[in-house]
Amino acid sequence: MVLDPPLARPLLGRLVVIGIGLIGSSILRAAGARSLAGTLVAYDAAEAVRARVGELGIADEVAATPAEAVADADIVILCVPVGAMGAAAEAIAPHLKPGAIVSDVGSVKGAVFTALRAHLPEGVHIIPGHPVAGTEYSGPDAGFATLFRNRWSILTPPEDADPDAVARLTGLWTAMGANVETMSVEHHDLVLAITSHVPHLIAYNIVGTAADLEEVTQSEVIKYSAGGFRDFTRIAASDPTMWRDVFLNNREAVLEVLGRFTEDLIALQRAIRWAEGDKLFELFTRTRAIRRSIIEIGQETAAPDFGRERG
Ligand SMILES: NC(=O)C1=CN([C@@H]2O[C@H](COP(=O)(O)OP(=O)(O)OC[C@H]3O[C@@H](n4cnc5c(N)ncnc54)[C@H](O)[C@@H]3O)[C@@H](O)[C@H]2O)C=CC1
Ligand SMILES: O=C(O)C(=O)Cc1ccc(O)cc1
Repeated sequence: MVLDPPLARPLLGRLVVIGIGLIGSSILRAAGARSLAGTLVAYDAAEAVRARVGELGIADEVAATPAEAVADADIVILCVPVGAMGAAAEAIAPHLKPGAIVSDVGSVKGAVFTALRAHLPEGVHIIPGHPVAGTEYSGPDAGFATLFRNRWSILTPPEDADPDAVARLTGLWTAMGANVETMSVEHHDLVLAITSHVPHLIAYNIVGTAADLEEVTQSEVIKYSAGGFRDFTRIAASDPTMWRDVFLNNREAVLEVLGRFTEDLIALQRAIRWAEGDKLFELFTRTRAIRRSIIEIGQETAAPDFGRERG
């Protein structure tokens, strides 16, 4: 999968990325490959990450401080764990120019918007975002330029957001290959609880249960696991800090979805106990159709191919 060719003229002057892990480094690579910004600036709180970004050569400037990074920035994208968004916003707040756009890529939107609004000054456009694209890997080496291609990037601008600022940010994501959708923070957090957060929790749980069973029974649960369990182990290898923060910051929606999930699981348990084969067959037929319709519209994640798609 390839990106479109570089632009003849950049979309903006200084694009600043704070937090250069999987997502931050993918933004730098995508924006760099297509010459989307006059100057690409990177900052990370970890000195080792800053040094690695310098070695990788994926930014024009690696700033030593948040202040240096965001001086004269046109767009700043915070790519730190959800629980660190407030601290990252606080560190850049006094150094932003009026009219700058501050966005983020956090997997939760309500708590992040609250944290950004608490720290950022009037006159700065706050437009939260979330590219619904990723892998189970972390760090600056894990990113790749095509990560966002043909994937959704959700923006959750507040109702009074400046339409021009939203359009500029939309243009940046579109140029990185993403399809942009806007929605409210509440809607985002409920939808993502169902499609991403609870599925990750289920994966963490099933892998943990299997590991515990292995210890208890001395059986070889993990060794002889078939394909389905292997898929769960990929998801359960996702970054612990990131996912701890997701669950702590989207509690309400996750608990609501988990309540419903638990009810449905108990209904399945009953169907198995009472040998209600029709119930099982009906559900499995419905879910198979859902998977097939996802593939038809080209939205399946094709996760095992991520490594091969890096560019
Ligand atoms: N990993 C994934 O698949 C996806 C992650 N996201 C979101 O993107 C964000 C970043 O995730 P990843 O790139 O996977 O994380 P990562 O763990 O690969 O990178 C995070 C980076 O942020 C830095 N950092 C932490 N606190 C900081 C601070 N206060 N100031 C500056 N740098 C700081 C860390 O040193 C680290 O280099 C998270 O909010 C996550 O919810 C969104 C879509 C997909
Ligand atoms: O690796 C996977 O399958 C993912 O689900 C990646 C992912 C993780 C977190 C997000 O907020 C969005 C995408």
